[in-house]
Amino acid sequence: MTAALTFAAVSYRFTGNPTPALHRVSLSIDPGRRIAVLGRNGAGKSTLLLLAAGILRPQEGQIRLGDTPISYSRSGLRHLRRHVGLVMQSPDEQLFSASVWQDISFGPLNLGLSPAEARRAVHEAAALCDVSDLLDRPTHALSGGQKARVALAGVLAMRPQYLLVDEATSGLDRWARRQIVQVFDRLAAQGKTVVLATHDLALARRWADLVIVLDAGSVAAVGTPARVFADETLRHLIAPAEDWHDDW
Ligand SMILES: Nc1ncnc2c1ncn2[C@@H]1O[C@H](COP(=O)(O)OP(=O)(O)OP(=O)(O)O)[C@@H](O)[C@H]1O
Repeated sequence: MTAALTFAAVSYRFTGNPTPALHRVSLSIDPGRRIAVLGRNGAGKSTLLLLAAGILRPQEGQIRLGDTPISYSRSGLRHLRRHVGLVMQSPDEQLFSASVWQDISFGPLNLGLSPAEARRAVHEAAALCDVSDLLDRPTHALSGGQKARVALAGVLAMRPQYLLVDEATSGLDRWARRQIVQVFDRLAAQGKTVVLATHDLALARRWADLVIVLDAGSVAAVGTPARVFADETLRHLIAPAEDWHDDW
């Protein structure tokens, strides 16, 4: 059984910004869940994911994997990376190698896997993300949906138990969005924890089993999509009324 990822009264403020991006956030991300993190622009969704992945470090409070606080030493972060993978908002920020193969293999090789193990991990992740036929392609020649799935494969090749994804479906057409959601379904079926920070309300409603609502850096609610979406006050915190259409 994998350990929960727990935030205990975590605060973070960006340099030069007087308002904290997150303020005393406490929550537990339990293994095997499908979680959507919702909230308006600037609510703190990306900051939450960056902290969970160890890219930002709390200025107050603590983040734990199981009972163990995250260690920000080089080896501590390497350990965290084996458990928690983050896919950033724009695949272009994540893809930096010349070919898809190089890009997906970077993570596992960097973690110290042998070339043979890394090769296995690349094939496994590529199959999971439906990009096996793209492995020889240059990354710059991919479509938006392909880039998104290659970026996902690059993180999954490190075989994290937790997959955190920032705005997985933004800018994708309906077909590309379906394909990426299928990958999340496969991961969930494998018992992995998937955490999506998203403005895609239809995705949250149909796909998530738990919704975390952030409002101005604080947790406004944690609950099932049915409960959260039935609450007028929470709906208002998540998005303006005109965004509540279902374009699944
Ligand atoms: N690099 C930065 N420097 C200063 N302030 C920042 C920085 N990044 C984020 N912030 C601020 O931190 C707060 C939380 O931002 P964050 O990006 O986490 O929100 P978000 O919910 O992900 O928003 P969005 O939906 O627009 O992506 C906002 O007030 C934002 O302006």
